[in-house]
Amino acid sequence: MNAAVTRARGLDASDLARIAIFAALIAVLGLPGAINVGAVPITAQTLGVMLAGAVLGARRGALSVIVVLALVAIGLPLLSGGRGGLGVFVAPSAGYLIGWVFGAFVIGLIVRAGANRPTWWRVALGAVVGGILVIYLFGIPVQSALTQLPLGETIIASAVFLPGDLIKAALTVVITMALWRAYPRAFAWSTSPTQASVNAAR
Ligand SMILES: O=C(O)CCCC[C@@H]1SC[C@@H]2NC(=O)N[C@@H]21
Repeated sequence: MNAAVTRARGLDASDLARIAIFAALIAVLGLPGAINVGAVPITAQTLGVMLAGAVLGARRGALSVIVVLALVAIGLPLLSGGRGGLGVFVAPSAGYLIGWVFGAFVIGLIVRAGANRPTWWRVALGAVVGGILVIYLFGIPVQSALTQLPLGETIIASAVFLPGDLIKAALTVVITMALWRAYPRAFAWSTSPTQASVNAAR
């Protein structure tokens, strides 16, 4: 795709590179495998989803998740445990996968709202609302429908994800703020940060 076409769609070559890097990060976080606790696994990949939204912003963050899901759909084994193919989209964890897209989007919205640089509390709020609540909002009803476990029981069962997801949200804050200090240009959505604004985040 040439520069003129990507610019016309609002994405330049550096955006595409960022999206590809975060898609790769999400995929790499699947390599350690999953902890199987029932129909839906505990996976580190949600850390990548949270980071994509916080660093790339809503649209680009969601796009990086869509890239991963598209590659999974055509059969690449990029989900934890080396899973891929269309079957994962009709499995009990399918709703969570769709939730990743909206979760990354919401994190980006919250981190960016009214700000041109990340602050730790916005990243924390974004990670909890987008990276946990929004993803659960999509995931739990689909899990309930496909496992035929009543919604209330599925909600209770999904509490097993919370400790790990809260740790991932905390890691998202630490990594995002460290990246902002070390390499603010990574943040696709921030206006060219001055050293003063970087220092203010220290
Ligand atoms: O690999 C898949 O098929 C999707 C896994 C979805 C896992 C969900 S995302 C939210 C919650 N946190 C986890 O660690 N696991 C579940």
